[in-house]
Amino acid sequence: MSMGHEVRYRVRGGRQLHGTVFVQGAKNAVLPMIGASLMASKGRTVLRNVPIIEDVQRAVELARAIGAKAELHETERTLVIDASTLSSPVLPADIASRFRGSFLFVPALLHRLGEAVIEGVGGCNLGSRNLDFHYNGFKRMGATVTEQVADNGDGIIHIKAGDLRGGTLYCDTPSHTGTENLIMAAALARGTTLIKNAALEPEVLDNIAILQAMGAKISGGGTGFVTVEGVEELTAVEHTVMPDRIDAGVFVMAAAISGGDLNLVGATLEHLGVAADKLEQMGVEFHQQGAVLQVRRNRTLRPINVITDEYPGFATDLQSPIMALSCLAEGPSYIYERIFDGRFKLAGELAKMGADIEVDGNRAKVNGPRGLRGAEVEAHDLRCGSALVLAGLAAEGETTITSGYYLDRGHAHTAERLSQLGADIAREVG
Ligand SMILES: CC(=O)N[C@H]1[C@@H](OP(=O)(O)OP(=O)(O)OC[C@H]2O[C@@H](n3ccc(=O)[nH]c3=O)[C@H](O)[C@@H]2O)O[C@H](CO)[C@@H](O)[C@@H]1O
Ligand SMILES: C=C(OP(=O)(O)O)C(=O)O
Repeated sequence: MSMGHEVRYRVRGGRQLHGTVFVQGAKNAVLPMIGASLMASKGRTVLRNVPIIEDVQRAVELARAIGAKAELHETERTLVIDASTLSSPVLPADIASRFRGSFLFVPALLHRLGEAVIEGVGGCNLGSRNLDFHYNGFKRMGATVTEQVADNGDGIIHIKAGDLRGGTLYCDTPSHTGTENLIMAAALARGTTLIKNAALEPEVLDNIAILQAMGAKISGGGTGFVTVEGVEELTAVEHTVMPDRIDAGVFVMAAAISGGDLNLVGATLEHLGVAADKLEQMGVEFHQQGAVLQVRRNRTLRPINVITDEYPGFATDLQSPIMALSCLAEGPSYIYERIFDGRFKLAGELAKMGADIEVDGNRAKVNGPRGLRGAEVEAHDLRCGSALVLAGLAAEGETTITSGYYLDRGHAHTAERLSQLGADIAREVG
């Protein structure tokens, strides 16, 4: 664990990548599943294909902080959770503020302990990242939400559940964790809940699947209208986490930016949504060979226009990586970030490497092709880190990426997996 120490990645570019890479379990699926497992009042949940990433380490610490027993078996990539002894409704700032997934523990606290005290919520700094859809939904179900100011000036949110009952809830925009939280809150509430404008992401469907296996009565997943019939209790189950489509997308772009060819085990082309089509337009070739997805670049890269959108649109988490890839394209690429209002910090870091990117609000123009050169750059958030690693793979010379903890939040064993493919990359802590 690298908390409190500086994590750096050093990448020497110019090598084509070849070989087989194993796509990790999905960060954005396992985190809500840990939240769901805390709703089981007896028995132990077993989660398989768990990504060994920092966010999972924090989630284990947070589960223990509220009284659950959690064992992460790293070599087995298996997490065992016994939530029968929950004892504290407090999500402490020193853990909860380090990852976004902490907020997915709220429904379990409301149902199991009648309240939740949120000392902080973390996650990438991508602009406003509001939580009003979550709070409004909890209030519509009968909860009360109050905010106090702690001695250090931080806001502490106190949610008292009362007797949660079903109702008609909605997300103004199809929020990923908003949908997951409202479904989990509805699963044990009295009566029927309808959630309108629910997110369609595969991770949301995977979380619905584990909840259904636990005994929840949920229908409409993937339709935008989710109906939940509240039940008395949920039981602990075993579930295998789906592959991480963002991890897969980053390795697809590693093949594209390095000019190599890779075999991805665990990638699902469908889960890449529009991003697969955009990458094909740039000159990436996909060959689904049974359960293995072969990826290579078959020509110089064409420029591209990208608009990020909820699934199956172009995933915002792949926007930073494709910005790095676009630096090599033969002409100007245009990126319109519609999901987050602050996801372009990468542009300044790529400029240090020789990129020419014009940013105007939520729109960026990437002038390519530009030869990238190694530099010292900073990962401002998780996918900024992924993108800088990609840029380093193509750059001339050595790139040093500081604040590497951000990358480790969401990608497992990055240096090991890339080194096995021929990259010259090292992770340093100190
Ligand atoms: C742990 C996890 O699953 N994180 C993912 C989740 O984040 P997260 O669930 O936070 O993303 P959302 O889909 O909720 O947020 C997208 C946009 O909706 C806005 N919004 C969201 C909730 C709300 O109550 N009010 C509101 O205004 C946010 O400010 C943001 O601009 O989905 C994002 C979009 O796919 C991904 O980048 C994150 O990796
Ligand atoms: C924004 C991201 O994660 P989180 O919501 O966990 O901060 C991400 O995965 O790019």
